[in-house]
Amino acid sequence: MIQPARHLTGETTVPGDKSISHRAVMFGALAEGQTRITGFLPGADCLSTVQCMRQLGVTIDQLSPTELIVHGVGLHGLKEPEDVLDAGNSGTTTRLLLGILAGQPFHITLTGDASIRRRPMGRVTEPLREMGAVIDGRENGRLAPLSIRGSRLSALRYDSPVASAQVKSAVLLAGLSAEGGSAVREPKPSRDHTERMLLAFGVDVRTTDDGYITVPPGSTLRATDVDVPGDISSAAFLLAAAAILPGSDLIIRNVGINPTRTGILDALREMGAEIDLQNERTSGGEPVADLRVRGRELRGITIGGSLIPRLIDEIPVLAVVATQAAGVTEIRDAEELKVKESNRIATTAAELRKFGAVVEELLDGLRITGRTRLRGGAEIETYHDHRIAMAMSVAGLVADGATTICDWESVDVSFPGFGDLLASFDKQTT
Ligand SMILES: O=C(O)C1=C[C@@H](OP(=O)(O)O)[C@@H](O)[C@H](O)C1
Ligand SMILES: C=C(OP(=O)(O)O)C(=O)O
Repeated sequence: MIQPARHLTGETTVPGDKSISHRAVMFGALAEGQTRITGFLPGADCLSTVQCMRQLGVTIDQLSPTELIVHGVGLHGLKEPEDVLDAGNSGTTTRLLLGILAGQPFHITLTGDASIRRRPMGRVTEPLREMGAVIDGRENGRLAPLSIRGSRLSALRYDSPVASAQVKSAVLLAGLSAEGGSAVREPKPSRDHTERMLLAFGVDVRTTDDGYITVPPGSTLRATDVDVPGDISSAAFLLAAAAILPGSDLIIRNVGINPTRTGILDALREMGAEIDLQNERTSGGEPVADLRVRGRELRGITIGGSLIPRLIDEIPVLAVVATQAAGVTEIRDAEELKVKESNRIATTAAELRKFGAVVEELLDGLRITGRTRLRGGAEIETYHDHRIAMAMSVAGLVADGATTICDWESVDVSFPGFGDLLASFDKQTT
């Protein structure tokens, strides 16, 4: 149950970055030596990655919820698992593992929950098959469960039709064990954590003048410690809440501000929110800062193009902010939302309408007309999608009565403790 709040004040932190946590475990496993991970996100998705890597023969000591030691086995040290690998709800686990396993000399079957079994895997299995991977699965390898009989891979120069870090990463990771150098180019830049972290592990990743990201074959990953910054995608819910609650003044410490991820800061600022970066620094090849956000009058904006991959996971909560901005907000070029944990164009629109918001579904996005006073009493369906659960909780903070969120547990996928954090703000503000 979410109660309305007056404003958010004070200081907080958010859990570790999900994308970086997954990669730290996977790359640590493939490295020579021990990788110590601090600031790890103990969310369900990253724990699925830990479980899969353990089944592949990697020893991972969990010293605390956020601190792990990964005992690397090297690029050729993984073992055939005794059972099916289960990626749970995690697209990142599924697609990056496919890239890693395509060139391993054994058989695996990989599956996930009902959402994962609906999400498109052909975008990864097709380029991997071009490299020589032997993959089968439902609908001819387009849907999980998928099985891979690892094989010798040849190099690929791949022009991805989608701006997807998961596709890019899968090809680059397969490229590590291919014969010859592989390269990937994407239509718009997606998050580059794989490139940055491979470099930190000693792999000579480069970007060519014509935009291909390349990895040399036969590279050795050398273990290195990874301190995971806070996840800007999780911070986004707090930034959005503070932006729409006038009088808010909130500092979120230690948040990753990799430029491929900061689209939400650009969009909120363009809407009129005041966001300052403090203590900017670099940690493990990733830029980090403290974010200070203050609530202000907001106006509608139009977004699309290359901004979209830079805020793709933040669009549901951006739509909530748009209900509190004067005028029309239009989000275009965001078809990718349809293939996330839920169809986020449809689910965001359906749930926001329960608050009385004025939302139109577009083929490639959403049109929201504000400013609307949101109604209390909504009973929110989350479709087992963590981002929908949290975005609608933010809407609940500005509604004029209590909001019920069904299937609250889904928030544990990326932001364990979100409910307690919101409740702690409520106490400060009433
Ligand atoms: O590589 C990653 O860590 C991710 C990439 C994005 O997905 P796509 O690659 O499908 O765009 C994003 O939505 C997801 O939350 C995490
Ligand atoms: C889309 C997401 O993650 P994944 O693709 O890893 O399931 C997300 O966290 O919003």
